[in-house]
Order: sequence, then structure tokens, then C-alpha cells
Amino acid sequence: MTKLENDRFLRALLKQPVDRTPIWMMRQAGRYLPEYRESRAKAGDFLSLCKNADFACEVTMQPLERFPLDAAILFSDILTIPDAMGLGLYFETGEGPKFKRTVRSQQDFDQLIIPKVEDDLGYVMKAISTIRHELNGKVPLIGFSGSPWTLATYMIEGGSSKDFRHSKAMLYDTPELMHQLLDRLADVVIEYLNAQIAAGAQAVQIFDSWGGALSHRAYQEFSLKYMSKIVAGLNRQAEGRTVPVILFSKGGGQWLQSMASVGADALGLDWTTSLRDARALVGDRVALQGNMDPSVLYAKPERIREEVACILEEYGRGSGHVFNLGHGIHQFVDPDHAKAFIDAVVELSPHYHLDD
Ligand SMILES: Cc1c2[nH]c(c1CCC(=O)O)Cc1[nH]c(c(CCC(=O)O)c1C)Cc1[nH]c(c(CCC(=O)O)c1C)Cc1[nH]c(c(C)c1CCC(=O)O)C2
Repeated sequence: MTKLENDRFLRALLKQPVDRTPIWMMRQAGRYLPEYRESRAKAGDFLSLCKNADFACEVTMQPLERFPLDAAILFSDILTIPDAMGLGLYFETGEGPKFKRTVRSQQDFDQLIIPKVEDDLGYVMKAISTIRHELNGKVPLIGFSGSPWTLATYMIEGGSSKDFRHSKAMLYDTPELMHQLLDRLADVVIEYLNAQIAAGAQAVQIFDSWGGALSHRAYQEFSLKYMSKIVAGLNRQAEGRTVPVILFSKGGGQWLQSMASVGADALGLDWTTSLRDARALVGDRVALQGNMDPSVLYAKPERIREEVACILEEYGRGSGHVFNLGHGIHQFVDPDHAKAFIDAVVELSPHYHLDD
């Protein structure tokens, strides 16, 4: 077992003392990096990057070669699960993800394949072990999955959606069908994340990108309940350490108290919530991750630095904060601005940990 040289990300998630606030960025490997665009052109397309362990490893490492990040994130996609369930994932340039088949009826549900994670998603585990080998203990590797609700929206709509027309209709008209789908997805996610942990993921994040599209009642019943089932089903010890779990419901700022009670180690916040208020609400129960508006990276480096300073001050002193953007980095961001952001966290945050 290689010793982890930099564990401040894992420590902060468990609210253990750190020398400075750790940082990583959602979508840190992606189109804003010219070297990513080059690798994608070499591989042919995005899915070929995900399905080939050497390419997935190459692009995972790219942001770490440029910036002093405290974690790597597996290069993959949340939609690998519906693809393995037989829906036929493809990407049309400039149009985002699409599925050949959708799930809108009991019959569609009954036809879903129950994937054998080790085979059907074996390429993901292979990417994880390749990346761990390449990282050689430099920083921890994050594994991830979509939440059942977020995955279900893509499976029901057949791709991205603005209004979640078919998913909302199913939720309100045939809630029992929706529950069957969510429960099945929760079981697959548990197996998938446990396989990622066994292959070497040292923390996992559940992306509930569309949790915030639900009503207050529906969020608890159709999203949080299934994330809670997942958290309860995860193997959270590996290689002699705790494997922390991060829940990220985008737009979920008003539900932090209930999210804090499902047993995850940390909650991801988007930029619409104040870290100060969030910390007061959740107390010592969970760490917090976030939450700079990704669009701040369009501004000048001096302005980015001011925003970082405000966010550090909002969280205040002590461990339990992982710096991140409130959502994925945009594709038109100048990589030098991402560098200014990360450097600002590295330079300004030690002050907040003098008593740790
Ligand atoms: C909803 C969702 C998806 N995928 C993901 C989510 C949840 C996070 C979020 O809310 O943003 C998660 C994801 N997708 C990707 C990662 C890689 C790891 C990372 O660096 O964060 C992660 C963690 C790569 C990707 N996934 C995708 C890209 C762009 C593909 C390309 O190279 O063209 C990348 C780098 C494609 C993708 N994949 C998905 C969409 C909607 C799109 C198209 C959107 C877009 O074009 O930005 C589904």
C-alpha cells in the first residue's frame, strides 16, 4: 500500500485538523483545458475517453499537472449506469447526452437490464486502478455516482431536460413506478460505489444535480430517501482509513438539516447558500464543500482572489471545509483563471487553520 502524501482533503471531510483548506474543482478535467481537447480528439469522442483506462487516466491527471489540487476525481460520467442498464448512451456534439431508449412505463422498467457491475462497468474499475497506480499516493482519488433521482431524470427524459416533463408526470401520476425505478437505481449505485471503493476510490461523491428541481416534500421522498439508502449500504473503510461520502444536491440549500442527518460525512453546496449559515445549521454533524459561483472564473484574477477571501471568511476558522466551485467549471474559462483561484485558496487559507 503506497502512503498518501497529501491527505488534507480526506482529513477536512472528517473535520480533522489541516494546515490549509483543501481544494479540488468539479469537472476539473474537461474542455476548458486544451490538453483535454487534444486527448479527446485522439480518443475520438468523450465516451471513448471514459471507456479506455489509459485515456481516462491521462485526462484525470491533466489538471493535477497544472495546479496544486488536493484530490483527483475519476474521469467518467454519471450516465455509465443507465448505459449499462441497456438504454444506449450517446453524445451528439454540442447537444449533451442522449439515450436511444427511455423508461416511461412499467414495461420499459421491466426490460431494464440489471447490470453486473464488475463486468458491465468493469472499465470504470480498471480506470480507477490505473489512476491509483499513476497517482502513486500524491493525492486521494474521488469516485462518484449520480443520485437515483438525477439518473432517473435522464433515463425518463432520454437526455437533459429543462422542465423534467416526463419525470414529474411519472412522479405525480404513478409514484409507485417512480419508486420502483429509484429503488432499483439505489441498489445498482450501492454496488457500483462499493466496487469503486474496492478498486481504490478513497472518497465518493453522490451528484444529485437535479435534486433542487423537486418540491420540498418530493425532495425528501424521491431523492433524499434513496441517497440515504445508498449511504447506509456503502463500505466506508478501505486500506485502513475511512472512505468519506459527500452528498451534493444542487439547489438543496433549504434542506441542509435533513441532508445532514442521513449519515454522510460532508455536504456539497452550490453558490446560492451562505457557508456561514450552512455551518450554523449543520453544526458538527458534517463537513461542507463549496461554494464559489463558477462564473467568478470569468472575472479578472484579482477579483477571483477577493471572492476566495470572502468565502474563506464566511466559513471561518477550523477544519471541515473543502473549497470547491458550487458546480462544474465552465468550458470557456481561461485555465490561468482556474490557477489564480486555486493559488488564492492555497495562499489565503492557512490563516484559518492556525489553531487546528
Ligand atoms: C449531470 C451530470 C452528467 N455528468 C456528471 C453529472 C453530475 C455533475 C453535474 O451536475 O454537472 C458528472 C461528471 N461528468 C464528468 C465528470 C468527470 C470528473 C470531473 O472532472 O469532475 C463528472 C463527475 C465528465 C464529463 N461529462 C461530460 C463532459 C463533456 C464531454 C465533452 O468532452 O464534450 C465531461 C468532461 C458530458 C456530460 N455528462 C452529463 C452532461 C449533462 C454532459 C454534457 C454537458 C456538457 O457538455 O458539459 C451528465
